Amino acid sequence: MRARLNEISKRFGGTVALDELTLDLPAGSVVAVLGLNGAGKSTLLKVMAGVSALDAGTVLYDGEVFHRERLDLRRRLLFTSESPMFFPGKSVLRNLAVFLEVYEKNAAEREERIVELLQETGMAGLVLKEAGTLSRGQVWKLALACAVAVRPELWLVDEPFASGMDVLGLAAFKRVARSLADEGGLVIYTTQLAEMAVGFADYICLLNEGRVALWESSESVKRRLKDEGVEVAELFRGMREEIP
Ligand SMILES: Nc1ncnc2c1ncn2[C@@H]1O[C@H](COP(=O)(O)OP(=O)(O)OP(=O)(O)O)[C@@H](O)[C@H]1O
Repeated sequence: MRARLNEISKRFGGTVALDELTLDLPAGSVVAVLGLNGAGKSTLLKVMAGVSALDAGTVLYDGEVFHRERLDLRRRLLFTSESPMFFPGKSVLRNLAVFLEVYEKNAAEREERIVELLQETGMAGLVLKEAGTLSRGQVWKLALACAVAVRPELWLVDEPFASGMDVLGLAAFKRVARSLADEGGLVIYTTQLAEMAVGFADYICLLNEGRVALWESSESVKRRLKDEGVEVAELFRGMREEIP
């Protein structure tokens, strides 16, 4: 799925979180969104998920205007927030079943991939455990399993690398994100870890005060780092005005 953000704005009282932001996000890619605290990263994901309403501008998915009432478009995307949504009173397995139901996906078709993800992340033994008793990292692994169950065309993920997931979970996140992108999906995740972003993304999007300060392929960023011997932190400190 491709996305276009057309002069989108979002205010909270006197605070401008997104400021007439315009961006084209190509299908089949993983995009890392970086920016200082308060730059607008989480707000961007929330408005793209329909969790938060826009004040102005439009979000288009595959050319269609998105709004909260477009349930058909909402079923094509999955938002994994910093504290992923789950049903605490239900088992891990039942949580997965609810996601499959809500997204109207066929359980039989997804079974193998879900089991593979649960095994890969060390969650296979926890399927009957009440989700409310899981650790923070385990909740995130459940969220990864939900992503595998849903296989969204647009996956919005808030701070996966600050999730508390162990090496198994982080490797699984990367594998799932890459496989969704390989199938033409779009994965957008936020992070503060610039080195990680350059190592795992097709594009780097740097936000500054609710606007795009930099949009560049991570290959190109990598080249600049190699050729110019620039430190990653230094590169991101010099926020260039470069809006696609
Ligand atoms: N519900 C809210 N009410 C008031 N202000 C808000 C709300 N949500 C976000 N903001 C403000 O909007 C701006 C952008 O916030 P946002 O959470 O999108 O930033 P961020 O880039 O994700 O930050 P961080 O790196 O700290 O997570 C900030 O100035 C924040 O204080």
